[in-house]
Amino acid sequence: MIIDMKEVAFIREDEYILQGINWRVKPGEHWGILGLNGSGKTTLLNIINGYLLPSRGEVRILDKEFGKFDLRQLRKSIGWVSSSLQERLYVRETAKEIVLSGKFATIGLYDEVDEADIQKAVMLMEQLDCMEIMHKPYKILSQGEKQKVLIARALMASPKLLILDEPCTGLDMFARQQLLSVIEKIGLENSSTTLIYVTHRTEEISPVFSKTMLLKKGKIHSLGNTEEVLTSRNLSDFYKTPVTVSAKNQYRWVQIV
Ligand SMILES: Nc1ncnc2c1ncn2[C@@H]1O[C@H](COP(=O)(O)OP(=O)(O)OP(=O)(O)O)[C@@H](O)[C@H]1O
Repeated sequence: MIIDMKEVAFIREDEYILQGINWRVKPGEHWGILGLNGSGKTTLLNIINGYLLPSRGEVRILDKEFGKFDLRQLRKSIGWVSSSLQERLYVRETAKEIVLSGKFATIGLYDEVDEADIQKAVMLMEQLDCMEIMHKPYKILSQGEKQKVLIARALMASPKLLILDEPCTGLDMFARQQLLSVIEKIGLENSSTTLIYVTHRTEEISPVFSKTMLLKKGKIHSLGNTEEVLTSRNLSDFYKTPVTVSAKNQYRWVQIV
């Protein structure tokens, strides 16, 4: 099992930030998590990475029970890409150096790399459509290019779980479409990496995400097969507003009725 949560709750200042989370992610599944601002998405991700401990419940990540193993070791098997990571790093390095540094899951390229690492980095950059920017300094890249480089960097460590936390924030519609299609490709081609895609927009949950969880006010509203979860009826209930869902190019767009 990749993720196994039972009755997980997270409480701060006498308030439930997460409550009654029962969630299992099996190998080979890719999940979308959809929730509005403040629904608890970031808290849930912090629990998966072991940055926060749940107040109640059981958490097993990659078949390891919380509190009984070395978290640093676990984090090497989990990639986490978020737009807030983008600006924290990398003043001088090129895109290629940043991808390579993912091997060590360190900020900066301090350790030795060998020919096989370089080949892997180039292969990933090809997969992510980054060949033209490989030798450019990271800091001059556009937001969409930076996101792709950070995804390639995360994949360098061959993670069992890759969390994509609102990766399309700040992208124009073309960059967004391009990023969504490379993410789709990664999901289809890297069968040993489970993807979790966190967003507040249904149209970003591309077909490769066969499972979806709707998170609302810290509770799971519904979860299951994406085509059964992202329906007009279920989303109208989720938003407490009548909406219709229309599918276009296999993406789902929501409109308020
Ligand atoms: N340590 C904390 N103490 C008190 N309240 C907290 C704490 N961490 C989170 N919260 C609250 O819990 C709620 C959920 O926060 P969280 O950041 O998990 O939501 P989110 O779904 O990621 O939101 P967004 O999409 O806006 O990033 C928010 O109302 C937030 O203010």
